[in-house]
Amino acid sequence: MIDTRLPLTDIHRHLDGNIRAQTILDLGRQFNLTLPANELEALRPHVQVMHTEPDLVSFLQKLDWGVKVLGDLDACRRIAKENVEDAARAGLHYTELRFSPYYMAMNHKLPVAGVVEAVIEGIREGQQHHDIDVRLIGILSRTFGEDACLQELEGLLAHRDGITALDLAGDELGFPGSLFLSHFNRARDAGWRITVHAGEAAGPESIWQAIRELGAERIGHGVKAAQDPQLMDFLAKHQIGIESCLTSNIQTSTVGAFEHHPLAVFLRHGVLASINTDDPAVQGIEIANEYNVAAPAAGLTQEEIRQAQKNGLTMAFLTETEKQAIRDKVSA
Ligand SMILES: O=c1[nH]cnc2c1ncn2[C@@H]1O[C@H](CO)[C@@H](O)[C@H]1O
Ligand SMILES: [Zn+2]
Repeated sequence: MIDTRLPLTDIHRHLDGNIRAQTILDLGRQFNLTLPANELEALRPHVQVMHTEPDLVSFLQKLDWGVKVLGDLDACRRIAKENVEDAARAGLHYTELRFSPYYMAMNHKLPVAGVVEAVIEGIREGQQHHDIDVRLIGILSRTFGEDACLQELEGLLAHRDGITALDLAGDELGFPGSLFLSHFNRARDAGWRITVHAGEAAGPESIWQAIRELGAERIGHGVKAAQDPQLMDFLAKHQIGIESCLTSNIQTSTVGAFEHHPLAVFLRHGVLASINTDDPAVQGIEIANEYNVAAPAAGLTQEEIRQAQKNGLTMAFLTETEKQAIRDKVSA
């Protein structure tokens, strides 16, 4: 259960994996696109995971219709604004929304830097109507290769002050982190924080690589860390946070069943791990489900769930003063 006296955070939430099905219909109509269905319930199986997918790449295909309808920069602004509304309605006090501007831009050949600017504006508009703290994480979509990621990085750097951190997402098995060393060197030079999707489709070596070579301070998913005792000790000792996404890991077949998920093992080992959604609209879940259904199913006790909730803000890419201001606001 969620402890209502503590800040509720979601620090692993893809903005472009959380486009409302109704908005996909609206934008499809607006831009005269042929969608696989013209009615909400018929569209749903094309844009939402209905059953467990066989692997990560199959899961990721469910995000594709959401970005195919982004016909102009106003559409990007709209979905960013709606993401703030959705996060506030989900009861979040703080969220880090991540997005891949190249992935959002590619179908309609939008300017990548323009997409970044539109997302920043949409977030700002959303925050005018909702009392929620939001930071943005830029994603390099590894699936499209090093050159596309370079364009993506340039687009993000054009608006570097509106971006807090850099992430690497997409096909982890097909595109290892070692391809992106120079990208992440530049990100660190820009003063950004670093988180990397690692140990989801690939093994613990991918997590070591993200930490040692890309400079990751946090790891997205990190499921495979549980296979490597030295890595578990390292994560705990250096307080490298694991952004766990329980339902996502089931839906991608990364973990066979909730009871086998390593989140409880992480917490019992002193690893800083938190509970997050990943791609809420695509998954058909929200943060409450992860706390109330998924976490107990993964064997966490109520005290462990509370610890994971606290860890969310501890792991946030904020200063200590900013974190304390959020704690004070919630407990007031
Ligand atoms: O669970 C995940 N693992 C790896 N990559 C992901 C996941 N969810 C979304 N993306 C990737 O993030 C970008 C959009 O934000 C896309 O590259 C999408 O494939
Ligand atoms: Zn993710």
